[in-house]
Amino acid sequence: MKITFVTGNAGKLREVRQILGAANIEVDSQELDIPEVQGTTQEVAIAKCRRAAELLGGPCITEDTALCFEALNGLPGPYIKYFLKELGHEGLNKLLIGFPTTAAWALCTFAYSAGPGTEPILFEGRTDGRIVPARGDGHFGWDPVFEAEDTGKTYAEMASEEKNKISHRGRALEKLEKYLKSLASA
Ligand SMILES: O=c1nc[nH]c2c1ncn2[C@H]1C[C@H](O)[C@@H](COP(=O)(O)OP(=O)(O)OP(=O)(O)O)O1
Ligand SMILES: [Mg+2]
Repeated sequence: MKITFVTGNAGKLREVRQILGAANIEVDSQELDIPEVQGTTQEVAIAKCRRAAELLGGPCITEDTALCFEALNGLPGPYIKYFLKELGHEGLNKLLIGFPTTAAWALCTFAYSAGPGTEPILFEGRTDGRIVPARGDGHFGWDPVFEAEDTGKTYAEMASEEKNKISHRGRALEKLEKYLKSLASA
């Protein structure tokens, strides 16, 4: 089967292809510029997917990634893209100076729309960890500053198979994959 993933992020697309490809789901990509609303991770994900399906005129998936700091009650959350762009890896670490914890979690929200006018369905995956000074040579977003719980490694220090197995994205895709397979066999 085949699904269209609407994203402007090459790193996401690479990982989604690795993971869904292994499940025999072919991933087409479309780069559309879709405004992202403010709100909870769910509200952001639903609004983006609804708009993507309208622009595309057919079924599609979209994905939103949030990086949530415990000390900041879950912020930057869905706004991490702008924090990363303006502050960099070092700035994300500095944000937490003076707080008692560097605990953080990565949250991935896939949304599936069956087409224009249908309500998107969400699939979430979460990985706990903490914010650390950058380690590893990953070129993908905040990978170097997120140390995944119990691994002692940042995402950037992991091989892609290792990251995909425990990542927020891998966990969300397990659920999406099951759903897509149930659609195909219905
Ligand atoms: O596994 C990841 N490891 C490290 N960094 C990551 C990861 N996944 C997303 N990221 C970054 C990309 C962007 O700076 C922000 C999410 O923002 P987000 O709006 O979801 O992504 P985006 O705008 O780049 O692509 P899209 O066109 O799919 O919305 O976190
Ligand atoms: Mg985006």
